[in-house]
Amino acid sequence: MERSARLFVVSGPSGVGKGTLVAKVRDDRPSLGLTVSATTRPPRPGEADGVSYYFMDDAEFSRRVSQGEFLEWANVHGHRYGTLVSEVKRNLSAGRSLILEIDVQGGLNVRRIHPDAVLVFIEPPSMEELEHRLRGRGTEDEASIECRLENARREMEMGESYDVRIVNDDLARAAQELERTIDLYESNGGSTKDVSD
Ligand SMILES: Nc1nc2c(ncn2[C@@H]2O[C@H](COP(=O)(O)OP(=O)(O)O)[C@@H](O)[C@H]2O)c(=O)[nH]1
Ligand SMILES: Nc1ncnc2c1ncn2[C@@H]1O[C@H](COP(=O)(O)OP(=O)(O)O)[C@@H](O)[C@H]1O
Repeated sequence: MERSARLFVVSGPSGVGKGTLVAKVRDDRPSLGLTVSATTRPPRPGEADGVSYYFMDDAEFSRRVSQGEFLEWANVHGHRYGTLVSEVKRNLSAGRSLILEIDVQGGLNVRRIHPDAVLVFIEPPSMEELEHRLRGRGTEDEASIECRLENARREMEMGESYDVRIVNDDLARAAQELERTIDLYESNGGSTKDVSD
């Protein structure tokens, strides 16, 4: 069957399991591209520069904003995060579909630039389970956890305008649903135009 490369956006509240889900889907489909975003958030233990994110200070981030290096960027949980045009180009020019794991503001901005992008929102089974996962991950201090939970409700509301919603209850099931979504949109036509257009 004819397939076309598509741009997928994956968003959802902090701790819902976006990173875990996307990593699982990429294990099954190594050809799927994933961009590395830039951020002013400090690295967590074990996060390497250029792998999880390109970590940079505010001045460097501002310099890149003014040089037009970002496809989109947003303030999330008190730090700036942005998708580099170069990262998107690198993947789409290789003719492969790409996942942007970005927040809801970024997702809606990408939709304005690429109307054929597919926006996928990951929902928690419940707010209690979301808090449980966020605390269980053990990467955030209390203030950062509170901030993320406070933002979660607004993100869930904004996620209502996404094309597809997937509940991350059982990881294997949710990953299967995400893979089916990718298959469906890749095979029903409508190529994602190159960002250089
Ligand atoms: N708009 C935008 N959001 C991003 C980008 N990269 C990451 N994010 C989002 O920033 C938020 C915080 O990410 P992170 O600090 O890794 O924390 P986590 O969500 O708790 O794992 C998440 O919603 C990410 O999806 C980006 O390039 N642009
Ligand atoms: N379906 C699931 N069931 C139970 N725990 C999960 C599930 N998906 C992810 N987790 C766990 O929840 C925590 C947050 O996941 P993570 O991928 O870091 O979230 P996000 O990237 O959305 O912030 C991690 O400890 C992860 O192992």
